[in-house]
Parts: sequence; C-alpha cells; structure tokens
Amino acid sequence: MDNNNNISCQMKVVTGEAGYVLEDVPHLTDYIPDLPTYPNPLRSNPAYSVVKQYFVDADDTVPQKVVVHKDGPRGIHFRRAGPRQRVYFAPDEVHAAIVTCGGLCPGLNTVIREIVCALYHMYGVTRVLGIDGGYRGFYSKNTITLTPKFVNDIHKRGGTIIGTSRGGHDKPKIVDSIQDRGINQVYIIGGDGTQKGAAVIYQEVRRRGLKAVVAGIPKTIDNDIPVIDKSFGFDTAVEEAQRAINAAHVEAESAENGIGVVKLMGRYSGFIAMYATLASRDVDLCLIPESPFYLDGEGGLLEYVEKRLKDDGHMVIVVAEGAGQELLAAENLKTTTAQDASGNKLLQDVGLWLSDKIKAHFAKIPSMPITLKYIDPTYMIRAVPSNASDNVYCTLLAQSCVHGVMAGYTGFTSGLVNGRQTYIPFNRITEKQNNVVITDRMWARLLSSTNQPSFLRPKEVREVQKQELATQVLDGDTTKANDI
Ligand SMILES: Nc1ncnc2c1ncn2[C@@H]1O[C@H](COP(=O)(O)OP(=O)(O)OP(=O)(O)O)[C@@H](O)[C@H]1O
Ligand SMILES: O=P(O)(O)OC[C@H]1O[C@](O)(CO)[C@@H](O)[C@@H]1O
Ligand SMILES: [Mg+2]
Repeated sequence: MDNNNNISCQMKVVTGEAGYVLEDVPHLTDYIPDLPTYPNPLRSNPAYSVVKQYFVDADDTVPQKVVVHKDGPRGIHFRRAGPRQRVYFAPDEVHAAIVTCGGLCPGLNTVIREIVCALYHMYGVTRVLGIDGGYRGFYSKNTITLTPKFVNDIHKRGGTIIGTSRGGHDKPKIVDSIQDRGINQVYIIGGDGTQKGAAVIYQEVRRRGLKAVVAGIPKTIDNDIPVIDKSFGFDTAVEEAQRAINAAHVEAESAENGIGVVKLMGRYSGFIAMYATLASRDVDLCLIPESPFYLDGEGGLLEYVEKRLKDDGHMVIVVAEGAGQELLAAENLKTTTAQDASGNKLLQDVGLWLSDKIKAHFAKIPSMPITLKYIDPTYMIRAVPSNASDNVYCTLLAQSCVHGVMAGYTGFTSGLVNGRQTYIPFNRITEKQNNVVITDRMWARLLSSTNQPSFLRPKEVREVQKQELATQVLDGDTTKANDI
C-alpha cells in the first residue's frame, strides 16, 4: 500500500509512438495490490449480452484533439469509458454514496436516477445512499436511501432531490464519514469547485489506503470545465434563456426606440450568453466577461446603441453576469471582496448598471426618447428540468461513471471528449477554467451575427492573442477546444 500523498498526486502518463500520450486515471490496484476480480454481471444481462463487443477494449483511448496536422504528434488521449470484462466489486460488497454540490443545473436528478438504476439493474448493487445537502451532508446530516423506485420519476423535476450547498468541504470529516459508514463508491456531481474537492477526498482516501473509489461527474450551466465537450444542463439553460430573449425582443419591437436588456448567468465564462445569442438571432449586442468593452466615445457601446436604434428602431442586449465587472468596480471606487461560502466572488449587478447608463445617456438626447426593459431570468434558466438531449447525455455520463467505478478506476471525472465518453484524471479537470476564447471562430461568428463591434483596439487584440498563445504553448495544444 502506498501511503505517500505525493505519489498519489502524480499523473499516470503513458507515452507511445509518434507522440502518443495517454493521461491515464488511477486504479485501486495502484495502491492495493492483489484485489480479487469478478466477471462483469452484464455478461448475463439479456439487454447487453447480445451486443457484440459490448465490453471496452483495455487499450481503447480517445484523443483530446481531433484536428491534427499531417506531421504533428498524436497528442493527449484519455481512457475510453465503458464496461470492462472484469469488475473489482462483488455486488453485495458495494456501498455507494451520491452527493451533489454547488449551484443547481438542469439534469442533476437525471444523473442521480441513472447512477442508482445502473448500479441496481446492471450490477446488482442494492445499497446506495444520497448525501443530503452537498459536502457538509457527509458529516452534518442524515443520508437518504436511494432505490430505483424512489428515483423513478425524479428526472422530470428541476433541482436535486438530495440537496446541494456551497462551502463545508472539511476533508477529515468527510473521509471519516466515508470510512465509518463503510462507503466504498463515492459519486460526486458538481462544477469546478466540487471536482477540486473530489480530488482532495480521493487523495485522502488513497492516503488512508481505503478500498473506496472516488469519481466525479462534471456539472455546471456555466460550461466552465475544461477538456470536456460541454457540461450537462448547458443546452437546457441556453434553451430556457431563449424565453427571456424572446420577451425582451417583443417588448423592444413594440416601443419607440425600445431596448430589451437580458442578464444571463456566467460568472467567469460567457458561454451561456454567447450560445443564447447565437441561437436567438434577435440579439444585437452580447457582452461576456472575456471580452472587455467601454461605454463612451468613438467605437464605444453607447455610440453603437444609438446607431442601432437609428437604423432599426429597437435592439436587444444580452449581458453575462460577469461582464464589465471591472467597469463597475472602477466606478464604485471599490473592488468588492465579498465571496460565497465556496470562495466564489460575488458580483455586482451589471444588468442594472448598464440599463441605468443607457437611460442616462439618452436622457441627454431629447430627440431620442427610449423605452428600456430589463429582464433578469437568473435562476429560471437553471431550475428547470433537463431537456430531452440533456437527459440522454446525463444517462450516458452516469452509466459511464458507474462502469468505471465498478472496474476499479478512481480519481477520475467521467466526461465527453470529442463525442466519446472518457475517464479524465482530476488534475486535468481542475487545473484551469474553460473560457470563451475571443480570438476563436465561435466569437467571430457571434460578432458577425450581431454586427456588434468587438470593442477591442488593435493593441488589445494583440494582447489577447499573446495570452492565448501562451496558454496553448503551456497546454502543448495547437488546436483549440472551442474553435469548432
Ligand atoms: N479548492 C477546493 N478544495 C476543496 N473543496 C472545494 C474547493 N473549491 C470548492 N470546493 C467545494 O466544492 C463545493 C462546490 O464548489 P462551488 O460552490 O464553487 O461550486 P461548483 O462545484 O464550482 O459548481 P458551480 O460553480 O457550477 O455552482 C463546495 O462545497 C466547496 O466548499
Ligand atoms: O446564487 P448561487 O446559487 O450561489 O449561484 C450563482 C452562480 O451559480 C452559477 O449558476 C453556477 O456557477 C453561476 O452562473 C452563478 O453565478
Ligand atoms: Mg464553479
């Protein structure tokens, strides 16, 4: 047994010919040798036994980048998810626990449902606990018994039936609880913060030498988790945002110089605002945290609004909640240091601020009276149940995660990479945040769809490109994830 935390933090990297790199995930046998294995019960499951090649080949891996150059290296790969021929848990030995942490996201209940059902119906497991109310629930609350009957209808509801919270990540207390209750499979559903917490739990479980697997499922409507194609619930949130944008458009179109302002979630990443704008086609201006803007003077936001009203008589603005925070801070002559229980910065209301600025500007132009409606649907886009495609996505994520756990893999997040389910080491998921890259084609598509200015001066463009290049060199990455 290795009780050395340093060893457990190291990445398992396998290299091959032509620059092939596998960033592998840990396995229980890395620190507990000679564990017994069992034939996968799916072999005799009538639904799966007829499927040819149902079991994943041990050597199957998925490339992180599918766009490659003729002479370029093969690059980074992740282990392909799916059921293995042999498993490391007998069904009656398993005591599983599921926890949801961080903000709500459409699809949480579907993931919970599908983990429970996969454990019961595919692997014959009958002991599954829900941890009540996020990480702190491990040590401060009662658990909830989860059975297929109990979770049968939950995918039709928004939220999470086992509750969630921010803060409360107390490593020793959480791992004591896992150990004392005899939990040997921990399924942790949450965003970037949650996955960092999961990595810490995995390291401690390993340090104590426990036969307990720790696996993550990435969740966040912000889509700010790196490596994966997108996070579940994101599509549903974008779809729900359309309702607010439509309302803003109707209001704006029906008034003289009507302006509809919609604020959408996205603390550090503007993906929801960007995709909601691209989907709608009614939006004339989209503001995101990654793209700085300014209000006054030539080429500024107010000049653009004036032009749009003169040309079209109305306009719709979508603003991500994290956009322009530096402008608000400069104006209030203070940077707010307020944080939520998890340490995330609390933001000032950019939607209200922007609306006030626009109103104040046009108050000085009597020939252009405006009607501005500010719509703030914040929690509405994440409190809804997941749509059909997110439901399928959640099912695949949950089942893939269960297969990996039963096969003895640990310290991993289950995620979709280039359309394939994979197991990604925690380090990869937690090392950075996924942001909209404003020098990529997706942002260019948005600019050409809204016809808005980029608000970047040539010097700033060069600066952004330089930063982007530095990140790519660090990543060893020559093609970019969101440059579709
Ligand atoms: N660096 C960290 N180490 C250990 N635990 C952490 C860390 N960061 C966050 N956590 C814990 O993870 C949980 C969720 O974190 P957070 O509130 O940041 O949400 P999240 O998982 O990022 O999801 P989202 O941002 O989508 O709401 C909290 O209980 C928090 O205490
Ligand atoms: O008010 P809460 O629940 O802390 O969450 C707000 C935040 O959670 C998210 O929905 C997900 O991180 C963000 O978009 C938003 O800033
Ligand atoms: Mg987060």
